[in-house]
Amino acid sequence: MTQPIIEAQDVAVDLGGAAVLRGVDLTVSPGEVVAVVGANGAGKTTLLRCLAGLQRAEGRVSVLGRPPADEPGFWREVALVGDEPAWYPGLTVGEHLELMRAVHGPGRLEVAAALELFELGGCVDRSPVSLSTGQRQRLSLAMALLRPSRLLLLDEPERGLDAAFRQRLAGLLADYSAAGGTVVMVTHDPAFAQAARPVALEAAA
Ligand SMILES: Nc1ncnc2c1ncn2[C@@H]1O[C@H](COP(=O)(O)OP(=O)(O)OP(=O)(O)O)[C@@H](O)[C@H]1O
Repeated sequence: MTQPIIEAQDVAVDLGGAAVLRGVDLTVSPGEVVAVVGANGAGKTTLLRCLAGLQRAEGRVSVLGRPPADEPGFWREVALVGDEPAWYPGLTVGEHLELMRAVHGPGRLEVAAALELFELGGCVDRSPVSLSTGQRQRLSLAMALLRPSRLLLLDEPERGLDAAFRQRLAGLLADYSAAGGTVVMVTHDPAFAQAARPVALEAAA
């Protein structure tokens, strides 16, 4: 039997003195695309942060066969698009992509292909902070998909994207999974959830 990429059992998290996650179980096999769905405040982002090793949790969490940890070896295999991307001051859009390529080595896409696919060619020499919300989201996604990874963790990847680009992204995620990659995303977009295996999360309290 194939080893799961993610195994979470009886996960519990308290934040600010309140129960945010209780008794959460999640098993994800290699190549799956999973959409974590649920109401605002249900704890979806918190669960994603647990899987990324950014939030301590009670219970058992195993990602790629080990407890997730915010350390370089983990991030070599896991690409995260969260809700607060950090831009490098003084670097252009193109240089952000070049940096990913230089640090992580050749991945699924070359820089020129990523610029075209994510429709960022017109802003290659601009600073990310000068971009629109949707353009910045496309850059975040391009940086994540450019580099090699086995697991993509996405927090509301649809944020700011127009309908046409959402559709393209759904195709890119399907391609990533067809090539053996695994995707876990938090989403409020019914189309993304439908195209994935939906996992519903309910508020703990
Ligand atoms: N740092 C924090 N301190 C205290 N409470 C927090 C903290 N971060 C999140 N929470 C609370 O934890 C709960 C779950 O938050 P979380 O962001 O995981 O929900 P979500 O399901 O992703 O919501 P949304 O759909 O609105 O993005 C919320 O009630 C939130 O107020």
